[in-house]
Amino acid sequence: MNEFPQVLTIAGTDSGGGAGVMADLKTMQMRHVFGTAVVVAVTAQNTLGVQDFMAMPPKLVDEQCASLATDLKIRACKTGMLADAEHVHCVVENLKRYDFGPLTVDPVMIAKGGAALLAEDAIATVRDELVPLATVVTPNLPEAEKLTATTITDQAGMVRTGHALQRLGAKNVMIKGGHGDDPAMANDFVLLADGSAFWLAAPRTDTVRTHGTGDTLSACITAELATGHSVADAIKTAKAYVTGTIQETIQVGHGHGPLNHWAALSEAVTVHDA
Ligand SMILES: Nc1ncnc2c1ncn2[C@@H]1O[C@H](COP(=O)(O)OP(=O)(O)O)[C@@H](O)[C@H]1O
Ligand SMILES: Cc1ncc(COP(=O)(O)OP(=O)(O)O)c(N)n1
Repeated sequence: MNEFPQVLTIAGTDSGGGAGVMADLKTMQMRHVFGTAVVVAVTAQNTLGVQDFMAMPPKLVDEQCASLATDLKIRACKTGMLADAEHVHCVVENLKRYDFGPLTVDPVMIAKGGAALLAEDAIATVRDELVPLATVVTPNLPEAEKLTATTITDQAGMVRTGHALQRLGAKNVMIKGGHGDDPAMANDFVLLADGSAFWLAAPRTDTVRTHGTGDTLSACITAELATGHSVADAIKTAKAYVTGTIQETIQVGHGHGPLNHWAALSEAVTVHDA
């Protein structure tokens, strides 16, 4: 019997089921890989926001990683909410200790409702210790600005910042344009390890139900890498998947609702040379 591809998310939970570990596992299931999770923090969260959170003792993060490494064969891994510098460092040590395959770093900082999911003084630890380990780093616009101490005002700024993130050590970079001000399009910039670059363009859906977009995208990249796809193809599939989950709306909760993880890949995404 062939070994079934096993993948890992190292992140925080979302009691509301829309983001974090919950979104990651739903995405992995839909992309036909076996999802596992190392929980770094537990949030009390719903579609209205993050009410509270607590980080796990670092020793328990170590133990979760050891449990997986001594039994499963993890083929690809992602990181999400890591809470503070101590936990970022702890995760980095585990990523160096064990072979969890290609790493997608979603440098989660602030939830859409405004709650800080990463302490401000941990941004430097993410930049200096975690980003250099990344096969792919997937910041949104504010995260890319914080990691590179720049301001992005247009597409040229996204390109410049992509190169700056590569200089920090990330092999491949995807800067997500969901927070951009184009009312018609949600365009992401991709810079690959070989220096080639492209844009992924999708129509912007006019909806408040975008909770967990970044998690879903990075979990899908992780799943695709685990099943042997190239970084470029993994990123394209992930964009098509997240676009579909936004377009095929479901009604859950009273605020920023979750995505529809049952959605099909959207055919509305186009690829353009950068
Ligand atoms: N309203 C929307 N319509 C279509 N695509 C969107 C929309 N909002 C975000 N996206 C896409 O979802 C993905 C996640 O982006 P973004 O929301 O910027 O990340 P994050 O959730 O980390 O803040 C990107 O591919 C982005 O272009
Ligand atoms: C536990 C947890 N992790 C990550 C996030 C942020 O998720 P994201 O995909 O960036 O979506 P929004 O928070 O922006 O809706 C989270 N909220 N909780």
